[in-house]
Amino acid sequence: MDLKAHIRGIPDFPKPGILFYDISTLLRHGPAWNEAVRRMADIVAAKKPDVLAGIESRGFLLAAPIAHALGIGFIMLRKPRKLPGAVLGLSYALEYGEDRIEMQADAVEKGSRVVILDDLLATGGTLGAGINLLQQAGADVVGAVTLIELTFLGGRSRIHAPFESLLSYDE
Ligand SMILES: O=P(O)(O)OC[C@H]1O[C@H](OP(=O)(O)OP(=O)(O)O)[C@H](O)[C@@H]1O
Ligand SMILES: Nc1ncnc2[nH]cnc12
Repeated sequence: MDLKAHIRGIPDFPKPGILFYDISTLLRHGPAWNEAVRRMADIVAAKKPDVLAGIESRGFLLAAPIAHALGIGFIMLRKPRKLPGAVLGLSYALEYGEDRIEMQADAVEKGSRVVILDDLLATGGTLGAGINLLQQAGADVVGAVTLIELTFLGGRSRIHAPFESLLSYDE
């Protein structure tokens, strides 16, 4: 199945000059969402993770079904002030703004094998911050996987873990 045929590019969203890769059309097509999850799950399974981490909010839509399919646990990396209890946090730059990501300080066991997932790699700020956060918490980040990679933004240079994406766009 051609998964790219289910992803549309919307110009000038959320700011002028940004071409937004919209996965809503993939998510609302059952067989396409299923195929994306299945193909990402194969990549993830090969890394033999103990647990998966997903990034709010579009990342959850891929990471949670993959964790469920593999029968392993799921950790939420969330936008600020959403998680109760002690949290670890990091701020980072986005392609179109600034954001912060947080996780619960006790979410991972020291040395556990974690694969982190998101829908899309752009500048790599989000995924890079997620990896740093998991490492601070004591995780062994054995992989980082996204559905989409915008190669022209060079985000891979900020990803200090073995990285794979299913689909890449060079413009
Ligand atoms: O590689 P980067 O430049 O960091 O950009 C990629 C991130 O940007 C988007 O999230 P967004 O903050 O728009 O939030 P959403 O998932 O809640 O829509 C996307 O889902 C990634 O998490
Ligand atoms: N161009 C883009 N399209 C969709 N999501 C994004 N997140 C960061 N950049 C993006």
